[in-house]
Amino acid sequence: MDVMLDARELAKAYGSGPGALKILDGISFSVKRGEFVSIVGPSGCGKTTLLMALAGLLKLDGGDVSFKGRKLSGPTPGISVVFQDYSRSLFAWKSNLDNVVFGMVRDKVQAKAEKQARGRELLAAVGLEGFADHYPWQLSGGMQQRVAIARGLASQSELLLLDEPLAAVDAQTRADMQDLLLELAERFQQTCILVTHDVDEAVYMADRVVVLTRRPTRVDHDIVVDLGKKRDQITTREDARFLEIRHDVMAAIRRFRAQAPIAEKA
Ligand SMILES: Nc1ncnc2c1ncn2[C@@H]1O[C@H](COP(=O)(O)OP(=O)(O)OP(=O)(O)O)[C@@H](O)[C@H]1O
Repeated sequence: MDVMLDARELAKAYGSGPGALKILDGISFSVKRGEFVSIVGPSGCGKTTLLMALAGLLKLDGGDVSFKGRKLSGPTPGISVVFQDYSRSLFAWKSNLDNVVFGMVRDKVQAKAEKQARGRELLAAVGLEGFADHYPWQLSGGMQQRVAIARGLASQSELLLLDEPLAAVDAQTRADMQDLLLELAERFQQTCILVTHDVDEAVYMADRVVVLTRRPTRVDHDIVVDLGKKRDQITTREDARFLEIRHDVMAAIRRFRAQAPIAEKA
């Protein structure tokens, strides 16, 4: 597998001078084509900041992100982001289909009818076949997030960055959405990076889990989830190896929580 994304020594502080808040402190890891990588870490350590840096949406103070061997200098159509807050990321005045079609930024030359046909296909893929002409506000939270995921896939980006995409949905919907995301990642051969607070979800979804330290954050562990590609909500979660990996990730995060609170300033 070739390397799709390579982060080297990423550094970022918010603000400057003595009041600066140091967030990223030399983050390095890489993601291969076809991999599903979860990123976890203590609350507020800088996961979203890191994801924005990987998307080319944040100016770094140091280090480089390379996407397919090229240094990233801003957003690229090859990388798309699905945000946690779907209610704000979807356009209330556009139908679900138009929201999905909006994701096809790269395909400016594609005819409208073709885009709409693909949009309908993607809505069907996320189980919303009959809701193309409805508006996001007519759907439940979980359904709205599925529209946002369909839009993320619509751009046909090779790398999908997911920032806590399931945080706001109920537990049963969350499990269904995890399986849907895994199925879509496989079907569309999508390389994915998922930021999540949920250690079980991180392990269940991923080929690898990157555990971050507290802020200013670095990579603490990079753990291979050697459970095979096929996952099952019942048997995978009962697998001894799953429990072992979950234990290691949880122990690492709890270790940071047990330490004294860090100063807000760098
Ligand atoms: N634009 C900004 N300007 C100043 N400080 C910021 C900015 N964005 C985030 N921060 C601060 O940087 C720190 C890291 O935030 P970030 O959202 O990246 O962490 P996180 O790990 O995703 O958080 P959470 O666990 O709450 O989801 C927090 O203390 C946050 O308040």
